[in-house]
Amino acid sequence: MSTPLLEMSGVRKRYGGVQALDGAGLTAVRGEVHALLGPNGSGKSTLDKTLAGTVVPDEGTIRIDGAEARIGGPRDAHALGVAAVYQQLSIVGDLTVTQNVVLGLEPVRRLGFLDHRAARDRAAAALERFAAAFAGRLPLDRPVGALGPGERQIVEVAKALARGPRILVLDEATASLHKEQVEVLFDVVRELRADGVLVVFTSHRLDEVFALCDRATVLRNGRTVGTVELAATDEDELVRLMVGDAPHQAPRASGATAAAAVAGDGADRTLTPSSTTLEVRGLTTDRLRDVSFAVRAGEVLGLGGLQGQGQSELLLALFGGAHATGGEAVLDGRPLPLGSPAKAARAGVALVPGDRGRQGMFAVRPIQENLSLASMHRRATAKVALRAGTERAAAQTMVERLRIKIGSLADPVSTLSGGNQQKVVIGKWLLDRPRVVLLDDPTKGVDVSSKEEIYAIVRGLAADGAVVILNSSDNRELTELSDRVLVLFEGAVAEELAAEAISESRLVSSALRLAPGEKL
Ligand SMILES: Nc1ncnc2c1ncn2[C@@H]1O[C@H](COP(=O)(O)OP(=O)(O)OP(=O)(O)O)[C@@H](O)[C@H]1O
Repeated sequence: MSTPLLEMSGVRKRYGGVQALDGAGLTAVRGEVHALLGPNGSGKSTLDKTLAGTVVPDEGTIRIDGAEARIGGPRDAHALGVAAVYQQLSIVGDLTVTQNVVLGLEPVRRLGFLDHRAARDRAAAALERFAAAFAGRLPLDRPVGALGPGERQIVEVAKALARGPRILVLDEATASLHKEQVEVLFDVVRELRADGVLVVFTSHRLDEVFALCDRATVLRNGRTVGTVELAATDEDELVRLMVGDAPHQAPRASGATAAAAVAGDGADRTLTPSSTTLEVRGLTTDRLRDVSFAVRAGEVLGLGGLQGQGQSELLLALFGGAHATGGEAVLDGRPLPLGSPAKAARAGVALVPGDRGRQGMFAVRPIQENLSLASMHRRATAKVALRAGTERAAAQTMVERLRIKIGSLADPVSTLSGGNQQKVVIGKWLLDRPRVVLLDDPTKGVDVSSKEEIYAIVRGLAADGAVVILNSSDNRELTELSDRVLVLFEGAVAEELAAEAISESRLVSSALRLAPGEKL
C-alpha cells in the first residue's frame, strides 16, 4: 500500500455527558473510496467533522501526506484540500445555485466589484461533472429553495467539488437522492478516484458501500473496531463488526407485544377497531391523477415505482398537506378531511416524513417534548390533562425500544446524530397508536439493527389494526413489509402487485417497464 494520504488516530471528542469519539482513527490512501460505517450515534459524523474542521477534537492526531495537520476550523481544512458534504445541508434556500456553489470561495474581484461572471463560470465548471445527467435541470440562476431535495444535495456536492479537494468527505450524501441521481453521483466519485482523490463515504446503505467503496472502517461507540477490504468481506461480517455481539435481527414482535411496547405506559389509548378501512377514490392534486385504492386494517400497502412518481405526494395529500382538486378519502365510512393536517391528526392519521429536518420535528426543543408532541396535540384538544410523568415514561420507552442514543431526554433534538433524529420523528408518531400510519421513506439514515426494530413496530401496529401505507426507496424494505404494492407512474397507479408477486427484482422490472427510457 502506498503512503497514506490520511491518517487519523486517537481522536476523542466529548459533548457534555456524551463521549462522541473515544479513540477513533482512520487510515486511507489517495485514489481510494473509503467507507466509514457504524450504528447511529457511533461517531461517524463527528469524525468527518473533525477532518473538515467544523468540530475541534479534544485529543488526537491527523496527518495528511505524512505531515501533522492542525485543523482548527473549516478554513484550515480547505487550505489542506479537504471538502465535506454533510447530512444537514449547508446551502441557503434564497440564494441561486451559482451563489451557493461559490459561497465562501471568494470569487475574483475587479475594480472592487464581485465578478459575477467568474463566479458563474466556476459554478458551471463544478456542475459540469453532473451536466450530462442533469442537463437543463439545474438552472444556475434559480433559488435553491425551489429545487427538490435531490437536486439541492447535488448542488451541495458541486459546492464541495468547486474547492478542488484532495480529500472529499461525503456524509450520507445519497440519503435524499433518487436512484438515478445516486448513479450519477457514483460516476462522479469514480472519476474523482481515478484522479487520485480520496473519498470518505458514510452511508447506511450497505448495497451502496459494496457497489462503490474499496475499504471500510467501522466505528462502534466512538472507537474504531476495524478496517476491512470490501472485496474480501460480505454483508453479514460487516454487520457483525458494526453491532458487535448484539444480534442485529431484532426478534419479530407479535402484534400484541409490539403494541404493548409502543403504548409503554398503559396511558389512555383507544384501541383501533379492527374494521378500519381506508378508501381513496379518484384523488387528484397537482401531481396525482385519479388515484383510487382501498386498504384494510392490518394491511401494509407499499408504494413502489421509480422515485418521485407521486408517492410522497399521495401520503402528503392523505395527511391534508397537499391541495386536493378532486376525489375523496373515507376512513371507516366517514369522510377523511383533506386539506388540514390538524384534522387529519385528530382523525388518527400519522405521517412519518422522510425529510426530518423540514417537517418532522422541532430541532431546538428537548427530545422528550418532540417524542410526545403528536400525542400531546390529541390529548390537549380532547381536553385531557397532561401528566408529565406519563409523557416521560412513554418517551423513555420509545428511546429504549428504538435504541435512540441520547445523553438525556431534556437535550435538544439538534444534538442527536442524524439517524437518531430520524428515530425521534418515527417514535413521536408511533407512540400515539395511530389508525392510519403513512410512512414516507422512514428508515433513511437509520442503522441496520434499528431498522429491524422499526419494522417490528410497523408490523405490530398493523397487527393491532392500523392501516399502514409505506413509501420506500429501498425495494428490500418494500418487499419485507408490504402485503400489496401499488406501482405509481407519473402520479397514477400503474400496477398493483399482490403479496406473492412482490420481490425486489419484480419491483425493479415493474418500474423499468413503465418507464423504458429511464435507468435505475
Ligand atoms: N453538537 C452535539 N451536541 C451534543 N451531542 C452531540 C453533538 N453532536 C453529536 N453528538 C452526540 O455524539 C454522538 C455521535 O454522534 P454522530 O453524529 O457523530 O454519530 P453518527 O455515527 O454520525 O450517527 P448517525 O448514523 O445517526 O448519523 C451521538 O451520541 C450524538 O448524540
